[in-house]
Formats: sequence, structure tokens, C-alpha cells
Amino acid sequence: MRKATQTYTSSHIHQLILASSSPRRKELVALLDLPVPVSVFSIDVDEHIHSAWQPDEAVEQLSLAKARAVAQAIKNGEAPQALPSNNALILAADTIVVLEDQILGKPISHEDAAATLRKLSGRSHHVYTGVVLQHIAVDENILNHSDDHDRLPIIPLGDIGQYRIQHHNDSLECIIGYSCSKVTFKSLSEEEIQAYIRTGEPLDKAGSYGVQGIGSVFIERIEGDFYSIMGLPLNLLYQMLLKFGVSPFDSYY
Ligand SMILES: Cc1cn([C@H]2C[C@H](O)[C@@H](COP(=O)(O)OP(=O)(O)OP(=O)(O)O)O2)c(=O)[nH]c1=O
Repeated sequence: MRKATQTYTSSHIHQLILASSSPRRKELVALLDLPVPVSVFSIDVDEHIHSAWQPDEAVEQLSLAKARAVAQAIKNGEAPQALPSNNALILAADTIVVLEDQILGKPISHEDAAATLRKLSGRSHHVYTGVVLQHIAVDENILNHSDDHDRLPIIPLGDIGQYRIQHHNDSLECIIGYSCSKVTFKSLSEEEIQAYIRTGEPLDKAGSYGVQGIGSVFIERIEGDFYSIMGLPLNLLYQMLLKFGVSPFDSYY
């Protein structure tokens, strides 16, 4: 018979490790003012998107790869700062822009950014953001098997997105989820595209624009979550953190 799953309270989790080099994600996590300290430690991973992956699978797999690379590095003692080896959660995310069937990641050049913006002009696209919360005391076997989560039951959260929960020895080990939003651009002139690229804003962003910056002037309509487009859906993250007993409302209840 299956034993009751361990439930977490805030006293179990002492730190959140943000496995991201994105200044936006750091900003967004800070908005939640969580009752645990947040440190940042990221490892570069291969962000190649396999042609067989659907967009939701791509953002989940890449988020998982980012979280697990950090878990492995901490296990190997490679973290630059003192990080806990237990009672911590690793948070990773990945964002892609999808136009019809084409996945548009970060641009590799100014011309690539211009080509992407021409494609997005006057049309709607989808933005997928994957989120992973990984308990740091992750089992070695799980670290080395990235496709196990495919078989986990899906917990739907309506418009917020969905997640799957991975247990190991009746402990909650990892939550993997994603959200999807729809963005409609106005028609862009070539002059606007070139001027926007000269601002420098598009160059480190999926889809070559920033919803939170000057790119906002190109957006006619958003269906979904603004923060998800910016790189971290806080509504989905909140639901995932609750499963680990961490809530921004901890000291307010
Ligand atoms: C669409 C969009 C993306 N972005 C950003 C969010 C992400 O930082 C980036 C997508 O690239 P990612 O590969 O998801 O993230 P990253 O490489 O910047 O950071 P890390 O992998 O270390 O976490 O695009 C915006 O800031 N605004 C937007 O409107």
C-alpha cells in the first residue's frame, strides 16, 4: 500500500535557489517577498530544442535541465557560494515564443531579431514558459533520467497552466509545469523594427521583444499572464511553492 506522502511546512524549506541568469526572473521572484532567502546560482545548459518536442515539452525539458544542472553542481561542491545541500528548493524556468509551428528563441544577431519581429508583426503568437521547482536533496537516479516526468499525472490549473508532481520515496521531489499566453502585435514598420533593435532590448529575449519594456508599445492584446510572457508566471509558481509549504502569506495568516 502506498504510504502517505510527506507534506512540507515552511520550516522544511530554508532557501530558494534561483537557477537563472535572467535579471527579469530575479526581479519577479523578489516581487513575491517570500519568507525564505533567495540566492542565485545558474549553470549554462544546452538549450537546443529537439525537433520532436512540442512547445510545452520544450520549456519543461529545458527548465528541468537548468534545475538539474544546478542540483548536480551543488552536489559536486561546485557552487561559488555556500549553498545548503538540503532543505532548499531550486527554481528554474524557460521561455519560448511560438508562431504557428515555429519556435522562436532568443535572436542570434540583429538580423535574426529583425526577421523575428517582421514575422510577429500584425499577428498573434503564443509564449510558453516552463517552471521547475526541484528539491535539492534530489536522488542521483532521477538527476540522470530526464524523461521520467512524462508519465506523471497532470494537475490542471485552468488558465494558470498545469503541473506534474514527482515523488521519490514518498517525498515531494520535483514539480514541473508550464503556462501559455497569447500575444497580438500591431503591424510594425521596418523603421520601428530597426529602431527597436538599436535600443538593444530585443537581443537577450525570446521572440526578440520585451513585454515589460519598450516592446510593450507593439502589443495590442494579451490573453494570459503578463509575468509568464516576461519569463516567470508568478501565479503558477505560487501554486507550486504552496505544495512545498512556502507562501508569501506565511506571516500574514
Ligand atoms: C517574450 C519575452 C521574453 N523575455 C525574456 C525572459 C528570459 O530571460 C528570456 C528567454 O530566455 P530563457 O532561455 O528562458 O532564459 P535566459 O537565458 O534569459 O535565462 P536563464 O536560462 O538563465 O534563466 O527572454 C522577456 O524578458 N520579455 C518578454 O516579453
